Amino acid sequence: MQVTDFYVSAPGKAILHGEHAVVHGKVALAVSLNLRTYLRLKATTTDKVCINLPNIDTFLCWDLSELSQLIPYSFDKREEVKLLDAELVGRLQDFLGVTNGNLDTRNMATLSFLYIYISLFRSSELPSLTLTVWSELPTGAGLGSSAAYSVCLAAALLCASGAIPSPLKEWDHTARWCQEDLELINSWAFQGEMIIHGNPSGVDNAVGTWGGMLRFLAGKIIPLSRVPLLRILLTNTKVPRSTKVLVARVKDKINKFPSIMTPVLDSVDAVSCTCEKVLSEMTREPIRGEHYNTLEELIDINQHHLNVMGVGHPALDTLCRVTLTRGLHSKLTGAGGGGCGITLLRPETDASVIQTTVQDLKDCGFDCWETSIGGPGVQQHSPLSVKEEVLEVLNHY
Ligand SMILES: Nc1ncnc2c1ncn2[C@@H]1O[C@H](COP(=O)(O)OP(=O)(O)O)[C@@H](O)[C@H]1O
Ligand SMILES: C[C@@](O)(CCOP(=O)(O)O)CC(=O)O
Ligand SMILES: [Mg+2]
Repeated sequence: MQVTDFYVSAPGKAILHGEHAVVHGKVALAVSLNLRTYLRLKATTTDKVCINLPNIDTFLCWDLSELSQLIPYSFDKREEVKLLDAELVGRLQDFLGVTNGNLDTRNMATLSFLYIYISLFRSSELPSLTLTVWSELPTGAGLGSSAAYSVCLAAALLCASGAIPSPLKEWDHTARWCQEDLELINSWAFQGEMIIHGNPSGVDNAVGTWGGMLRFLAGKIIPLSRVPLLRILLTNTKVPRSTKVLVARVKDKINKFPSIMTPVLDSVDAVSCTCEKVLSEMTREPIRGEHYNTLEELIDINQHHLNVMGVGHPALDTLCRVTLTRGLHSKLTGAGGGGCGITLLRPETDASVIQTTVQDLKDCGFDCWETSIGGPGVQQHSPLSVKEEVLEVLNHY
């Protein structure tokens, strides 16, 4: 055990274009949000491992002796962390009483923690520790809370195991890891996402790890360093949904209608590529109304495609309709089926129009706020750099 008490955080994300299609090898454009998940890891001497997850009302403790029984016999030091260890997943599911792989919110979060914890420490002794996670992100709403959670778990547990160093120096408030360490964090976060999503593309954990805006294609991550400042309204319809279920639904549809769905996925790919081109133009030449007109048309096209994929929802239709009456264009973001949508704000959009739109959406029972994008990726914090209200929650347990 290298680190005794420390804090990490990772951002949520909004997908501009390419959700679902990205799972099937198409391009996605995603951006980090300034809403983060925070984790505190504390080394203890209780011979127990405890997790406190107040966002999902989950507080659990296990004896180390219980957990060490779960370490698979066939231990191999796995350099390749792209696949889940099926034996360990099976043992953990039995241990948690999960039947038919049916994972609810709590079980998903617990299973991904235990999986990463046991995998990282199984060659040495399992350490006693208490881990507390608190997020500013709505859980299960399309803003990548699962990835931010998995990235925090991976960073904290890799650090605690000594696989990566603690980057924070005495005089720092926040610090980030080097590229090689970030890649390791990202690959373990992907394992957490595999448990929560079933078949994730990896775009969400990449944004949680690196932050900023990026283009993602089949595991290849290209940071987009020159992007125009976009103003975005985020709306949470508050309709609950599960990414795992929606990703599986799209896969079934593709299997059932391959010749119909393949062109849809190709078209979404083209939407992402066209959007990337427009964004890049906007950094090289004076921004014109036409740029925004194109961005808006792309949003509308993609929203229709997502409806064709079967991941729309009447509440998301309401969002699109209400914002369009004010001349603003919206699409779902993330897995859809409810959850959140994004609305593009034009630079000339009057503050009063934004205000009335927000009020209209609130009147529909939605949460709605203007967000700033491009927050930093995973980082370690000194307690001083954690917001007081977050620190209070993390230190409460
Ligand atoms: N702060 C958190 N504490 C505990 N578990 C979390 C937290 N945030 C996310 N999770 C896990 O991630 C799941 C939500 O993931 P998902 O359905 O992919 O939605 P999204 O990633 O869009 O928020 C939750 O059910 C829970 O298991
Ligand atoms: C639908 C998908 O493209 C994004 C899911 O994002 P979220 O979990 O709804 O935040 C799935 C994925 O890329 O793994
Ligand atoms: Mg998710």
